[in-house]
Amino acid sequence: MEVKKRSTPILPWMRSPVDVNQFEACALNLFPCLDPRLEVALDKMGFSSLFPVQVAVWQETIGPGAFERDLCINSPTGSGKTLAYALPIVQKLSTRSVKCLRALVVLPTRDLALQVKEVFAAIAPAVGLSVGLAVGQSSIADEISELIKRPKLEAGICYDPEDVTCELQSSVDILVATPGRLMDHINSTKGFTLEHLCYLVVDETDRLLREAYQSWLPTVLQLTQSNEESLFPLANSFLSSTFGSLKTIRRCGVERGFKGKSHPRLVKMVLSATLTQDPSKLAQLNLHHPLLMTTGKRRYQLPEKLESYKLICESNLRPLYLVALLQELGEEKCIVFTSSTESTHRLCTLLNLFGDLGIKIKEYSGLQRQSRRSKTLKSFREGKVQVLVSSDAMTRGMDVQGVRNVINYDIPAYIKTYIHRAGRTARAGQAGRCFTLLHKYEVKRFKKMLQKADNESVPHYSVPSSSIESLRAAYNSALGKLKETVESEASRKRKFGSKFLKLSRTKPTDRRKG
Ligand SMILES: Nc1ncnc2c1ncn2[C@@H]1O[C@H](COP(=O)(O)OP(=O)(O)OP(=O)(O)O)[C@@H](O)[C@H]1O
Repeated sequence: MEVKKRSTPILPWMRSPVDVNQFEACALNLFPCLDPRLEVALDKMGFSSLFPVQVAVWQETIGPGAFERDLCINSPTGSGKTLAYALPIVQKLSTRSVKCLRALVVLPTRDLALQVKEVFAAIAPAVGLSVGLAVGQSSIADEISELIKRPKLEAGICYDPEDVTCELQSSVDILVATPGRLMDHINSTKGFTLEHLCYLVVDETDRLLREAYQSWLPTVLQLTQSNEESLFPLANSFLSSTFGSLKTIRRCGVERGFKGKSHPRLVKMVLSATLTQDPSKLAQLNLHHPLLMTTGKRRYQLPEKLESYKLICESNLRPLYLVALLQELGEEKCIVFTSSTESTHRLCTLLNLFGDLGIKIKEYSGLQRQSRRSKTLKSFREGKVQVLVSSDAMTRGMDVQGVRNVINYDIPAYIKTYIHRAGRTARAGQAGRCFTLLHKYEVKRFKKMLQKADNESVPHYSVPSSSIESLRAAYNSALGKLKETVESEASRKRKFGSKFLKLSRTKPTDRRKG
């Protein structure tokens, strides 16, 4: 007997969303209430108008909505969600003269955080605001010196660092962070406080809510509410048992630095192209009178100018079809997605053993060190690399100009994954194509999955059989070389592993010293 899956009930406030499709792009010079300094900054970024989601969010923040409700923004990949929250936050903060941390943006990965920081850094300085980054890209000491201002030492006076805590000040107004590094600063950085926080942005919300990441969310919510309105008694006891005594307890009522004004409510903005509707997940955010902003009637929406294709082939011939397709696409920037870090490595190695394809192909995956990944991403952005073979590390949020094609080498398991992968192309109103390689037995599942995004008729894409035949010899030779490469990598790993093991067994003290 078939067991029917129970659908999750939709929260009442989600039933009457604001439809972003009702808004039109607006020319920069006609944009209402925009600070002229920000207009200049946007112009310098090469933006002449603001996208519909940016206009819609502006309406709810700087416009008549006046930031009175927390916003849940569900809008397609590449529609400009980053600027949609960055612009109103920066404009709103520009009227304050006291420097303290007032906006926190949390993202799930370092590369995404770096990208978002760049957007803030392009507009915030125009109105005298500074932006910090807490992602673990540099040492914690370097990060602290960027984020916290120490008092000027007077000649001849020696300060005990324990005594100057109250003199420490934030150097930044806006902080872009990943959860891990954020927690490090909350737990250990003297002078780091969230007590003045006015805006909390949770970008890629569904991904961030999926994992606890050291309970960053209950911690931030706890630290940003006044002592009197302790809505989370359980969280309180959890926090004190987990972290011991936290140093940054938000005060209620009159705030230091705000000249007797009571502290404003913490405004939350949560965003994704595939925003969760799960009430228990959304409850974690403790949203205030939330407003859903979404695009169209469908829950999932693909970018308007995205063309999807399916390419059917035998499983064992997939590399051949992939190479034939890549050759057809020529030098167009392209991301090839696989289902795991291991197959990313294997596929990229195989492609590079194919002989000279005239295309520079690199790997980008969670198996690699961050520095290596950043270097590869830079080359890809600069066009020195045309094809990235990637695990799902690249799936969400990454914005690389000029990516014309996405190829699903492995069929994604969920529609959400398809949406985020495909969304690396066809961004900012540009055209793009997403090809999915399928075995004939996978066609039905693929069709069913895409129906969830209203994309039922995905046309076939075929590569000429002559191209496949002409690649066969090179393929067989590459397969042989792949075997050798994999074996030599494995033996290198074993050697390195046993050496490391020996070292760790015989010289524990030396290692500690080193
Ligand atoms: N008003 C604008 N005019 C021109 N380009 C813009 C504008 N706003 C944003 N963009 C560009 O659009 C691209 C996509 O923006 P962004 O990364 O914010 O999309 P997103 O909606 O967050 O996508 P994702 O869901 O994949 O994270 C970026 O390259 C950005 O520079």
